[in-house]
Amino acid sequence: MNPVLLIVDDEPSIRELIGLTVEPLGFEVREAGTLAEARQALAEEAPDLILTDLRLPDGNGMALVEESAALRPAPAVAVITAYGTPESAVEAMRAGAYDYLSKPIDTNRLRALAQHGLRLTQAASAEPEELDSDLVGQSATMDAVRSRVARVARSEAPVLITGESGTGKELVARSIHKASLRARHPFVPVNCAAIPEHLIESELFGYHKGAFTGAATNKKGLFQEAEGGTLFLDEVGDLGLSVQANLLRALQERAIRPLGATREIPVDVRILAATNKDLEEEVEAGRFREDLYYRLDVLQIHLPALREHPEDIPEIATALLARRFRRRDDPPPPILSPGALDRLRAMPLRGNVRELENILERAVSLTDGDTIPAENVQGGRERAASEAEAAEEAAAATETPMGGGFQLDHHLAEVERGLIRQALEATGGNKTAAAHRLGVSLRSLRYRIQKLGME
Ligand SMILES: Nc1ncnc2c1ncn2[C@@H]1O[C@H](COP(=O)(O)OP(=O)(O)OP(=O)(O)O)[C@@H](O)[C@H]1O
Repeated sequence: MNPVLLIVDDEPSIRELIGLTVEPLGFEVREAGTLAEARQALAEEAPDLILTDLRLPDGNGMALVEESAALRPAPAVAVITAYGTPESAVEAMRAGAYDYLSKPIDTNRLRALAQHGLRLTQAASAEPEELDSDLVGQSATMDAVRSRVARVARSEAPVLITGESGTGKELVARSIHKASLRARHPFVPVNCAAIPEHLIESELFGYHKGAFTGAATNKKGLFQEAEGGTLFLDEVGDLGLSVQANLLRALQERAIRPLGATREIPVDVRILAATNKDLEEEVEAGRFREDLYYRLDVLQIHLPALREHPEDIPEIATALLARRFRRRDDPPPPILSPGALDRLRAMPLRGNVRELENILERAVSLTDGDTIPAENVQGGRERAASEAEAAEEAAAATETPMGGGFQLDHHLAEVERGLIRQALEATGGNKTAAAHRLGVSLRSLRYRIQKLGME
């Protein structure tokens, strides 16, 4: 059976253009010129896809967006907006439309949008799948985050992910991508705060040969790298005002212009953005464009701080340990003793899951057996104290009478040998773990072992 597309528009010429474009794709087309006719059509037959104008003679097409969400199976709905009315597109996507098409209609976009919509409807009517995500935690809060991820994955609209540093914003962005129809295409994360301001334009949009001194060839930007997939703008609040203007244009036009290029290049990329700043405040202070904020903040996901769902700490900690020891030749991950868990729960963990990860990392490097004891779980203060103690011990160990025949290099080599031997013994000869304990890279440890003739 062919998929059915219902076109709702009062202009016969638009209905005709849409029909002519989608029929060759295999759609059967039904037409409605008013809201009343659309409701009638919906009562007679459930379409797979609805494409509706917002301004209809007897009302607003938004009503159809809302009503069709209640249908089972729910058809995917996209809206047609008049030129230059971004607000209506944003409103419709907030109400549940998966995408929008602006007039004048670009038939290539229309084809892609229709096919995407059909796949969404088909995916929704298939057996509901478990969300494939690394987001762990059985609390009601984390449950809500996961169902929100599954919901927004069905849309093409930008999502603004907010939450304190280390709460899992990037993980959420990856999960949205994985659960979306874009999953087979690239997920490209960009940390906007880490790229110097003068480079960010060329990083995002690319450049053409000769655009500036040193531009010897054409270079694709991250937008193009993400073609068909998702671009994740982390720390979006740190973007400078000039690149914000170009980003806004890219979002509106779905096209980018590489530096030095004369023409725009269409891009099919979904934008996800994250921030730990209050963007509303940034807008008020004049550091963030209000129109861009409005465009990025179509759908939202807020991540709670870890202290707001402490009941998830044991499960998240266990998952983090399992992740660290997941390679085939890894030993099984150590278990947290009850005392270690109590200690974790009692910590403020202001750096959220990332801080938990760091604490566990250190606990693992301090632990020899298969259970992590409480004393190896060290927050900032304990860590500083034990590091100071270690430094003192090291200093004491090097207190050597000097004079008669003393050679500094020889002595240091002995100390180094001793420390490496200790680390290797403590880790059962595992060089990776030993390197970690010593705070050097594996390469550097191998080099030192060789240099000191320890093999
Ligand atoms: N609910 C969770 N379950 C399992 N792992 C998690 C969870 N939340 C976060 N993590 C892990 O914690 C670490 C930090 O998460 P992530 O990088 O996504 O945070 P972020 O909010 O983007 O941080 P930042 O603001 O510093 O960029 C990652 O290793 C991530 O996989």
